[in-house]
Amino acid sequence: MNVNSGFQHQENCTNDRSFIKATGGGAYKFSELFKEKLGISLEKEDEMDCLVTGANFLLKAVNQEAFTYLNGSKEFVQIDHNDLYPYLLVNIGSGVSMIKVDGDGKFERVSGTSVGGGTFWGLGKLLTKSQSFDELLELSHRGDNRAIDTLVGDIYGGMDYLKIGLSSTTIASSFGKATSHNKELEDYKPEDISRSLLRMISNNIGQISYLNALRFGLKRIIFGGFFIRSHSYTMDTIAVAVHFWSKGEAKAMFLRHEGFLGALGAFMSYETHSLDDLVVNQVMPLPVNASLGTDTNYDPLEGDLNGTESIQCSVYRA
Ligand SMILES: Nc1ncnc2c1ncn2[C@@H]1O[C@H](COP(=O)(O)OP(=O)(O)O)[C@@H](O)[C@H]1O
Ligand SMILES: CC(C)(COP(=O)(O)O)[C@@H](O)C(=O)NCCC(=O)O
Repeated sequence: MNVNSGFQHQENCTNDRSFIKATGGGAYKFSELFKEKLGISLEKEDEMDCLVTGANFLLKAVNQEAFTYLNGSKEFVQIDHNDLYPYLLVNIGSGVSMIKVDGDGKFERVSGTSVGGGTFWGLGKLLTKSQSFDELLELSHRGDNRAIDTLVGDIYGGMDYLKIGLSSTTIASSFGKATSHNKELEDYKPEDISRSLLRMISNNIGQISYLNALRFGLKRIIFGGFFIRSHSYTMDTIAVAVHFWSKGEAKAMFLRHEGFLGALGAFMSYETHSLDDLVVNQVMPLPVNASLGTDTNYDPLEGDLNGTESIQCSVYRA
């Protein structure tokens, strides 16, 4: 359900009704249902507002919230609160929103793409018959996208095309090999399809994000949303795409609590919890494995995290 609710109920004594903050499309779509079944009124907060508020809060209040990820290695980014803005927030849910954030409550949604988490889950379900998102994701771990993607080497007889900076292993055409006349869907392994799909979508998001960062001269690109869920292969592909298209000038950053930015933002909108109150007075050193998720399979970060290391926050040299 697409209701990113805040965590608190407020009793309104005059008419004895409960209110709960909610954001996202579900706050509208399920408003009547909440009222009818639970007697709860949803107090709607704007989704983009909430995403930005949630991300800003995490970046300011949580120690070691953001990290870079490349070649399986995670490095925390020490962000100076006075040098946080501007940055590009890329939220990957069903679709993708790209938001230029200039401060608390100061932002512009500059771009987006409909090829997002819903595309991976939807197309993947049709093509692999996976019954759950986690099953589809798990398949991608074991797959080899080279069985389906056409690589530069497939086109150039095993050679690199170095003159334009393409190695033989670069994907020339996602799903290109599926054009083969003598093969049907059943001839491809579900794990290879899943891997190829994940790479295609993550690459595309990474590329569009980088182009938008370039468009506005933004030095940081921060990825959030429930699609990522700290899945190493997803992060790696996005990071590689940003690295590839920026020729190494930019690095993708990820958030440890990436899946609940909207809910956090809705929570922050309760008047009793001003962002400044929390941020200025309570910098919260959450344990590395802390998660806002309830999903039992949810592993906030796979692999080792070096909790003490930090690197420069400036990741893009314009
Ligand atoms: N367990 C899961 N079930 C369904 N989708 C999941 C799951 N884990 C991650 N996802 C991804 O999250 C996307 C939905 O993200 P979310 O932020 O909840 O979007 P929305 O705001 O549109 O509800 C799905 O399209 C899918 O790619
Ligand atoms: C409409 C949405 C903001 C809804 O957010 P979501 O529920 O997908 O997290 C999002 O799906 C989106 O930005 N879609 C991409 C639309 C576009 O710019 O092409």
